[in-house]
Amino acid sequence: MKVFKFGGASVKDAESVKNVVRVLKHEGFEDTLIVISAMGKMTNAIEKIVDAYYYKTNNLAAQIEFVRNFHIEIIDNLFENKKNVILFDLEQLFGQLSGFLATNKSTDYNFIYDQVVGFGELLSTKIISIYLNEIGINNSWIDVRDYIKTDINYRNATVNWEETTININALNTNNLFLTQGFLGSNSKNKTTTLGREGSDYTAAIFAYCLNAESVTIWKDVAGVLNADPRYFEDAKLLEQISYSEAIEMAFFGASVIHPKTIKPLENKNIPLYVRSFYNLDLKGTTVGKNLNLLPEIPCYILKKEQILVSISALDFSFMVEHNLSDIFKTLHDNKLKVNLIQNSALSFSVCIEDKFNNFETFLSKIKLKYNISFVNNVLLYTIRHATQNAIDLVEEKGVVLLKQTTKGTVQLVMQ
Ligand SMILES: Nc1ncnc2c1ncn2[C@@H]1O[C@H](COP(=O)(O)OP(=O)(O)O)[C@@H](O)[C@H]1O
Ligand SMILES: N[C@@H](CC(=O)OP(=O)(O)O)C(=O)O
Repeated sequence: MKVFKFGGASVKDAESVKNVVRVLKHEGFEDTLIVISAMGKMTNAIEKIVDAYYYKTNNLAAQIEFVRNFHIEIIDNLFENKKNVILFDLEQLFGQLSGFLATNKSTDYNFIYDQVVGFGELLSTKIISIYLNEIGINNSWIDVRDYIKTDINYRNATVNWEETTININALNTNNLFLTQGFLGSNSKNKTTTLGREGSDYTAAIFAYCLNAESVTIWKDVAGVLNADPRYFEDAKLLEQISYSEAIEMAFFGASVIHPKTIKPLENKNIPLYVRSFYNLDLKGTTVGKNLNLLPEIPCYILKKEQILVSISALDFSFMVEHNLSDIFKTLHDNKLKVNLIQNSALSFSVCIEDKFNNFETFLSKIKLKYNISFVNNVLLYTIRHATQNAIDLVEEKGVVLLKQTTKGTVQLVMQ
């Protein structure tokens, strides 16, 4: 069995969905499981529904209408027959969404987020499944929440591998299956999500449990490049990289692969192909065990919206183990992700990411015991396989606030 993953960019409009059909016909789709994300930037749009509801702004109805109209336009451009079937399913899903918003009693933002945001994937997979059936590509739509079981950590749920493996093994694998990325459910059967952009990880979870022969992630780029082409001119295709290289790149922020994707694949030695959904003649990137980086060139990774924090003791004493463990606990408690650490006798600097808007709480706690200063909205560049030329190229981009070198990897915090 093989696993394909189509992300938002590959299903952003009716033409793109037709292109998915071209990919399937070109590659073959027997004994395949397809994971699909929300269409285009719909997850961002649905996040606005969550915020409008949670913060009681007056644009909730408009935000819902925007998402509904986006999907209706795709349906209009995609379907010739069966339009009523899919419109019925769409209205059912919007009915479930309105029902949840009308009856919800919880004040937990993360819980509400997960119950609402998953409608993007439910809508996209319903539309595409019915469309594929209509044009003769018979497939079974499955609800991923019946298969991937997680804990209750809403917005960043951890997979319960034991239950998930049992559920997925029950699939009859001789079919073409189509399911949602990014979602799971917990023991209370409430929807959970695996973290933004988590559909790559969903593909890897299915591949692991099914002992798949491969996973292919279809992208709007030729494969994994040595830099994000949006920020680096002349980014080059990496033809092959090892699992470890892919993990390092994803960890440091190469948004082309979700960081959690590699481990399940590495554990079962399942190759990952990252390929262009535009140009099917290209081989793309192969990620596998012990593959040498090819070509061996510096790789640049940019993480935006970082906060550079510097912490020192109030009484000029050393920053040693007990202070550090106290600071790390506070970081962890506030779900702040640490991307770089630098320590001196008197101060401790970290570059962090505040995905869950907890920095103010962290600040108020740390201020009670330490001096703290910070610079908001800085950039973190990581250069793997760094050369002096590569470092110069990045340093030209702004003011360096902090620089750290470890074994061929250079990190620069810049403003
Ligand atoms: N190292 C990289 N190689 C290739 N693409 C990258 C890299 N880093 C960032 N990207 C960006 O990732 C985008 C594809 O990922 P994404 O937009 O998340 O796709 P999807 O949502 O369709 O899965 C590319 O268009 C590119 O701008
Ligand atoms: N739709 C979700 C999950 C995902 O993985 O999307 P994409 O494949 O488009 O990055 C998100 O945007 O976070």
